[in-house]
Amino acid sequence: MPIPAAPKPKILIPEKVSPDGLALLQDRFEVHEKKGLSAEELLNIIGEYEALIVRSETKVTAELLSVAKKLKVVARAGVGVDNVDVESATKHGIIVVNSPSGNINAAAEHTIALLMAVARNIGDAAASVKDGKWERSRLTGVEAKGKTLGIIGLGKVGLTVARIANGLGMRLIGYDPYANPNLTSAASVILKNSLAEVLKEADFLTLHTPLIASTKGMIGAAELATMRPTARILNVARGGMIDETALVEALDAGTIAGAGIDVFTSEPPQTDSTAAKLIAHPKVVATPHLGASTKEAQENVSIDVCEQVVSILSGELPRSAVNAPIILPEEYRTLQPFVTLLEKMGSLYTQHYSSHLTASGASSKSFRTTFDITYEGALAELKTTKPLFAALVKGLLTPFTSSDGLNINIVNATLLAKERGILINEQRSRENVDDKPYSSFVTLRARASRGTSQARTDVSRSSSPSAARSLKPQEHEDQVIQGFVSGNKPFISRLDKFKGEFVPRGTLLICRNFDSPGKIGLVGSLLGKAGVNIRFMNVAPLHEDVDIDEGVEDVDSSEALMILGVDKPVRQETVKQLISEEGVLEASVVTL
Ligand SMILES: NC(=O)C1=CN([C@@H]2O[C@H](COP(=O)(O)OP(=O)(O)OC[C@H]3O[C@@H](n4cnc5c(N)ncnc54)[C@H](O)[C@@H]3O)[C@@H](O)[C@H]2O)C=CC1
Ligand SMILES: O=C(O)C(=O)COP(=O)(O)O
Repeated sequence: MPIPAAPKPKILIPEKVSPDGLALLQDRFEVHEKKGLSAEELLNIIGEYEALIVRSETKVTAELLSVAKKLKVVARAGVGVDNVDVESATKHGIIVVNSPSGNINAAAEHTIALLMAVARNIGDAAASVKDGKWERSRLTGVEAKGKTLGIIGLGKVGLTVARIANGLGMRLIGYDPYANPNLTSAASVILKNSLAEVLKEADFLTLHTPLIASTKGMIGAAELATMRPTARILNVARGGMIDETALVEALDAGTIAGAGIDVFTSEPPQTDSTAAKLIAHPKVVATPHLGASTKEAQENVSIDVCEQVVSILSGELPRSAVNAPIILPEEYRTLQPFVTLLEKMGSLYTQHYSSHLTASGASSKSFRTTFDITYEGALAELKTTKPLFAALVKGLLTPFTSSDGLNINIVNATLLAKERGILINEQRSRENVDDKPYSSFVTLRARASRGTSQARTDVSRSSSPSAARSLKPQEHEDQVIQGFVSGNKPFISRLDKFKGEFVPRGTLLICRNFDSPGKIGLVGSLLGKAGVNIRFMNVAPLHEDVDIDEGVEDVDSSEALMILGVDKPVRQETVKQLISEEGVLEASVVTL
């Protein structure tokens, strides 16, 4: 009978997002574009979806996220994430990504469009001439050239505005406590020490900060009162940063000459609200949040976030996560295969040490919670190892938690490890690895805690006298997994006391045995009877460091580890049968 195809993960898009990015999703995912959903309708259906792609209209609240049990990613097809409860997403392990630069040019050009429209009364003039009037002297404007433009927030949009305005011959001043002085001076902006200094000099004032606690209401009645009566204000950032009531009053009183506003405290504004009064004001040119609404910007942001959704749903790192460690693109390329390696090492550790059966037939419980992770070679030079750390935690915890559906990812892994009492010390070794066949490698060492009760079980039924010797409780020994990356592919190079290279992928049967003739045939025939095909096999001898490093005196030098890649899960009875065979000491099945 043909095996039914696994259902495709579902993606919900409740707003208009450009089809250019969506084309990347259609084949692999079930994409539902549902515009105009009410908050309640969204709450009712969000539980089915693994990804949610929004713009600025959808409110991604704590309540919504708490019922979004399958959700892995909220993708904001734009810059501002003030409509997403990022803190709540982090708690739930949901990654929030955005497109940090896809629409900045559009936003900057729109700012300049509003600046010109306000300077030359374009809105008023267009309405007047359509109305059949010809009011040339009433509609006389001012020039931008030679005027002072005050820019609050010198990030991506603010600096782009500066560059264009410089071309218009404007004098540029700005305030941003975190501005990069090299970038601002390259854009000809004179940095001021306070908002107040900018306000009193500006002929045009433009805001380009995010809406956060410190910028909410930053331009109120008091600030407007310090500005020139001929000054004009532009806001293409976020409503809420300007007190709308105070602005209407200043325009009415003639203490501010005009305003170009694209964003409002509530969108769309309620009839009779202050925002509606602002829109209707004759000295205001208003647009309905059009800053990012160009064909080009919408293509950019759509492709940007859809690519990231594909990455996340495929278990890879996104480029621009808002609530995860920030990685530079070149670091990202270096880190990605190691992220996979670390996750595999963690998962191998948990599955191998928590599930292996010993020759006594009992499942041993030697899983530990204190680890040292050592990065050697080029990896030791990395600026950040945060994604590697998080990937290890994910690998360690996922085998324990996947059944209850807990979503572990780079966002919440650290917190979850702490909650579960897992302690990981990160170390960098600067030792020369020139003699090694690879430039970086990683060692995971679960430290032995003396006096622990988590000993491996004795052999009571082992038929070999030396088995009893080698299966003495090993709580005094460290458990070690070592790995490296070659050709972008992760490899394990050491497991416990044994060295042997294998690819940590698929289902593996790991079997410790005496290195005596016939073992390979024995395992092969048992698996064959169980209908399991062997894909590859690797025999790992004892690692050369064992005696020296770990003070292991009792190991039988004829022990070896067999690692078999198999085509399907091996049943527990088969594993039990295997360890009851003479000379087979221990076996575990892991799926990586
Ligand atoms: N209307 C629209 O359609 C669009 C609006 N936007 C909005 O534009 C804003 C800016 O976006 P980007 O330039 O990409 O962000 P960005 O993060 O590159 O720059 C923001 C800058 O504001 C500065 N800042 C923060 N607090 C400040 C304060 N209290 N005083 C002065 N400066 C402060 C930061 O240091 C940073 O340099 C965001 O709010 C974004 O949502 C962006 C694109 C389109
Ligand atoms: O990117 C931003 O911050 C914007 O404000 C753009 O909003 P929009 O995607 O056009 O609803």
